Parts: sequence; C-alpha cells; structure tokens
Amino acid sequence: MSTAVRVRALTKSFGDRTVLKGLDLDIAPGEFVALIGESGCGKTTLLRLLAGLDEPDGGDLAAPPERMVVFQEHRLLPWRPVWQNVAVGLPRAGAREAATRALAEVGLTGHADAWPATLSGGEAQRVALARALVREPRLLLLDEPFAALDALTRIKMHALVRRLVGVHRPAVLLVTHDVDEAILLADRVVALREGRLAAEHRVDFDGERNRRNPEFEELRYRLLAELGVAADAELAESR
Ligand SMILES: Nc1ncnc2c1ncn2[C@@H]1O[C@H](COP(=O)(O)OP(=O)(O)OP(=O)(O)O)[C@@H](O)[C@H]1O
Repeated sequence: MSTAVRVRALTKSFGDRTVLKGLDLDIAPGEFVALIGESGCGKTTLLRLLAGLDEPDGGDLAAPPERMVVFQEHRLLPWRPVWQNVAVGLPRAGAREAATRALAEVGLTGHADAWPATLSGGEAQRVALARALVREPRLLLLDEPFAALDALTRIKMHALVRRLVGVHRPAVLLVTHDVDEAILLADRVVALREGRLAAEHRVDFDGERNRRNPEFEELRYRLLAELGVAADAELAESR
C-alpha cells in the first residue's frame, strides 16, 4: 500500500521532557486522519515535525514535500490584499487566476482585493485554507484551525473543509482536542497519550455522520475513555 506519511519510532524531547516516545503512524494518500489528545500531549509537536518545521531526535519520518499547514491563527500578511495572500509564492503568470479560483471555492469571490484586517475570523481562516489548497498539496496539516472560531462559524467551516478535501483529495492530518470535530471530519481518529498512539478508530458508520447517530455517541465515549476523561465528561454533561 502506498503511503503519504510514514512515521516509525519517532522521538522528540524538549530539554528533559520527552514528548514523543516512539510514535508510529501511517497516512494513506487522500486519507483524513484526526489526531486528538489532551493539551500538551504533543499534537502540535508531531504536526511541526511532519511540516518540516522541526527536526525529530530519533526514528524515521517520510512526508511529501508538497505539504501545507493551516494554523489556529490565519497568519495572513496584513500589507497584502487577500488575493496576493493566496497567491504568495506562486509563479507570477496565472497567479491571480489561480487565487481567484481558490477564493471562489471558499466562498470569498467578492473579497479578492480586501485587506486582511477587514475580514472576520472565519473569513480569514477561509483565506488561509484557499492559500493552502491553491498549491494542491499532497499533505494538508491542520493545527486546530477552527479552535478560535465561534460555534456557528465552526459548523460552516467543518462542512467547507469536508467538501474541499473531497474535491482536492490531499492526505490530511487534523490536530484537535475536540473529539466531536474529529469524528465529524476524519476517516480515522487516532488518540495520542503519553507520547504514543493510544488508540485508533476508523469512522465508517452505517448511518449518517452526525451527533444524532448512536454510533457517533458510542465512538465519542470510547475515545473519551481512551483519553482518560470519560467520567469527567459525563459529570459535566449531567449538570
Ligand atoms: N519549542 C519548545 N520548547 C520547549 N518545550 C516545548 C516546545 N514545543 C513544545 N514544547 C512542550 O512540549 C509539550 C507538547 O507540546 P505541544 O504543543 O506539542 O502539545 P499539544 O498537544 O499540541 O497541546 P495543545 O493542545 O495545548 O496545543 C508541552 O509540554 C510543551 O510545553
């Protein structure tokens, strides 16, 4: 089987704190994997290694060079209009057309000449998504890209990302601490705990993929149990 991402026995420490302790992970071409885990467990550390932004201490890591990252904050250049933010780094010939197409895909056709500062948080994240997808990456790395958005915008972004990923078919690693988000979006959910993958589940429900499906609820509680927070979640929800 071909893989987009292949990670074996990956280790990473910061000072005397070992964050990744021999982690294995494969992602197939076009597969959408969500990585969940408690705050500080090393999710962003893994994503940064896959993005080539940091070096592992040990183990093997193979990821395609055609990779793009969308972060929690949009990281747009404030001194460039929206279309130039999308086109940044593209060959000059055809850059405007490519940016225009990408902005249309994320529903921002009318905003090509706007300045980033005039965008809402959700719009800015859609520009960041357009900037990533316009390059047709083989690997799309999403580091909690919806965490700073309000709940209604987040719902819309979930639908948009699912649609766009279905069209462009990159391999995706979504880092999130939101179990529901992971189950709603991913083909496979993996849980990181104490430096290793503690669990993984394929999301292939018989019924529809929404919170009303009992299969959704069952997987959600199983994942919360595997993360060690199921009892806390039940307590919080019974209030
Ligand atoms: N550059 C760094 N220098 C020192 N320590 C770091 C560095 N980057 C991460 N760490 C530490 O590594 C651990 C894992 O951090 P990481 O950001 O990967 O966690 P996370 O699972 O993404 O957390 P969160 O969900 O809160 O974003 C934390 O204890 C963090 O303080």
